[in-house]
Amino acid sequence: MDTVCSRPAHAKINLHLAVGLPYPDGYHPIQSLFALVGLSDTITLRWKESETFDVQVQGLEAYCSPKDNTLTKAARLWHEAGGSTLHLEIKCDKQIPVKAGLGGGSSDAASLLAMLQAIDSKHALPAQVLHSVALQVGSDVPFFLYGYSAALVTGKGENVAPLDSRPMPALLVMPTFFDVSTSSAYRMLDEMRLNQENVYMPGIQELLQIYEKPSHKWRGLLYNDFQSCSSNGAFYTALETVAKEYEGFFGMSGSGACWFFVSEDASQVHDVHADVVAAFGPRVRCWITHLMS
Ligand SMILES: C[C@@](CO)(OP(=O)(O)O)[C@H](O)COP(=O)(O)OP(=O)(O)OC[C@H]1O[C@@H](n2ccc(N)nc2=O)[C@H](O)[C@@H]1O
Ligand SMILES: Nc1ncnc2c1ncn2[C@@H]1O[C@H](COP(=O)(O)OP(=O)(O)O)[C@@H](O)[C@H]1O
Repeated sequence: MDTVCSRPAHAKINLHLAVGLPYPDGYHPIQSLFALVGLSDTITLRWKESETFDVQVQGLEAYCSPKDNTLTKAARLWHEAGGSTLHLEIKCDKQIPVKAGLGGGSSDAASLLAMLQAIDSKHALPAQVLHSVALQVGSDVPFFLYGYSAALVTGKGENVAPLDSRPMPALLVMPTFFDVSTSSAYRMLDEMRLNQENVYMPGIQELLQIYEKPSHKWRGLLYNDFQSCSSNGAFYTALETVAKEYEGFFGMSGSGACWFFVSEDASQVHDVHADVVAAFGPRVRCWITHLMS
């Protein structure tokens, strides 16, 4: 008989994202403040006992081939590491915009891994093996797997240290006329820094002290290295012209394309939202959400 369970997969924003020069394998060291937001996909898992392992995924056909979606990848790697032979039918109700820098694909994978660990305890992976499976699916997956509302993430994404959450209202703004591929964003950053021998990053203690301040004081202190090399800089400048009149913090999330505004004061978030809708109309999709506690 089939058994079913379901679980949300929340998006994240990067309140701060400093990127170093590439490691020899081409990946980059990051220093990032991650925060979970309320916007989420829903992953539904139906499973039954079987003699062989099998996985089918619905809901991601519009975005990538079945073998390339993060749910299939996560399920296969989990099976290879632990030997489970379940038959899995997975449905993703996609709400998080794709190629947005909100980590939707990574969060979907982490949510599935957490469910698989719970439903088949006989084949559940030890923590270290699970961490390595998560990292093979994607650099952001360990953050989502730990389930912290906020974290300092370093290395390629494998070092995840929990932070006190800073729950507050948030506005997400996604352009409808462009999106961003993570690998090309890293490539563009490298091209811009071809002759650079090192890259500035704040010290960790300094960063954590900044994070404790009210959000409007993050301005000019927290930043995103990808924003400086975005080929759509004019779009973010136009958003910032609107946002800087209000009390809060704003920036691009991850490698883009989504932009956010956060403030302890909900009225500031609503006012920025109204101004953005008036100025950008159908060129953006907006969500009013919150940084999670
Ligand atoms: C930039 C960040 C910031 O949170 O997120 P997004 O904007 O994608 O959400 C992450 O570093 C993205 O993590 P993720 O999206 O999981 O990346 P992966 O699938 O592992 O890698 C996609 C590609 O990005 C590059 N990559 C990724 C992570 C990293 N630390 N260095 C890299 O150079 C590699 O070229 C890799 O081929
Ligand atoms: N579960 C998934 N959800 C969204 N995109 C996925 C998923 N699995 C694979 N992808 C592929 O990964 C790419 C980027 O994924 P996404 O997580 O939305 O972006 P980002 O890295 O900007 O946070 C998409 O172009 C899509 O082809």
